[in-house]
Amino acid sequence: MATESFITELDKVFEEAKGKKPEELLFTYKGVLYPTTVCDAETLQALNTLEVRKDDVFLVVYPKCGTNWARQILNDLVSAASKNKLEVSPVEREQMLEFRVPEKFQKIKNLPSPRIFITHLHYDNIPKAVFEAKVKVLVVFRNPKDAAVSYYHFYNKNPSLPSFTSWDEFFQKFMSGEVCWSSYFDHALAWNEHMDEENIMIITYEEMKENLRGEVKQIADFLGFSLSEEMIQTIAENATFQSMSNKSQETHGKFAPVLFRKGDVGDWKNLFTEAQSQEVDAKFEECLAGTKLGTKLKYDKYCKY
Ligand SMILES: Nc1ncnc2c1ncn2[C@@H]1O[C@H](COP(=O)(O)OS(=O)(=O)O)[C@@H](OP(=O)(O)O)[C@H]1O
Repeated sequence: MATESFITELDKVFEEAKGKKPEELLFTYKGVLYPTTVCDAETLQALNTLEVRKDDVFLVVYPKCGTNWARQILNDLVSAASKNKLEVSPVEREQMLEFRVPEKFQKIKNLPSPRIFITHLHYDNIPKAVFEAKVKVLVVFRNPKDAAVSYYHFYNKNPSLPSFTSWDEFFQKFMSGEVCWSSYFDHALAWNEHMDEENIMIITYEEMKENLRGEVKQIADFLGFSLSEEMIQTIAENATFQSMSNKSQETHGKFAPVLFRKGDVGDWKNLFTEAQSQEVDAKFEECLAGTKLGTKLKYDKYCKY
């Protein structure tokens, strides 16, 4: 039932987008682009009034870096850790933080604990109360080249976003940060400053690809969940790209082929020119090389030929 209503919401977004002209699909709030089909200025402004609970869990991911992947893992972990105590399904305890939802703040107040908030917002735009209350924040990053390619395909497949006529055109927008939720590099720089805080855990898409079971276990430990090895294994098996994309029609309806594309590391090599690759290398060198997050991204392994 809960999944059905989630799919109904996604379908509505598709329908609403079809009736809009390209220039009506985006708006800017405090210098950042957002899609009009799911966000509005009123909701973004009202986020500052969010009443945070100590046991809330936040999942923060720059677009296309593994939001839906980590979302499923989190939901499964919460579900497993709360088994027998759960009266509602995981989907009924989660909320996309910045999305416009009817009666949003009333709905949020009524969500049972532990609530899961998912967001693409920049660190600075996440309500301060989240950090003051020291709730658990899981952050997922992905190498910038694959994130850019995934974002390009998403723009072109998703009716809620304007299409680009070429990869080259999108690449320039990605590099200048003129994409929804703004610059990848600004997001990474901001999180790099907070990597050592005990309530924050940063993982990468590539680490999840390398050792999914190990990452699921680390997330469980971070959340303070003590689960059997078998349970961790089952959650990891259900979170492979194969397994999630096989079920995606059920879980995401029409949005499935838009969200579950390739799920690979290194797809950037199919689109990047040598010059574009060097441009990202230079940007990475300028802002992230030698930083803790920069090192965690294993740039040389995943972003060099
Ligand atoms: N289980 C699993 N394993 C590996 N990869 C996965 C998985 N689930 C989703 N994906 C890939 O993640 C990309 C979508 O990222 P997001 O979920 O962050 O997209 S969104 O910002 O919420 O629209 C998108 O990447 P690309 O395939 O490169 O486009 C998805 O295919």
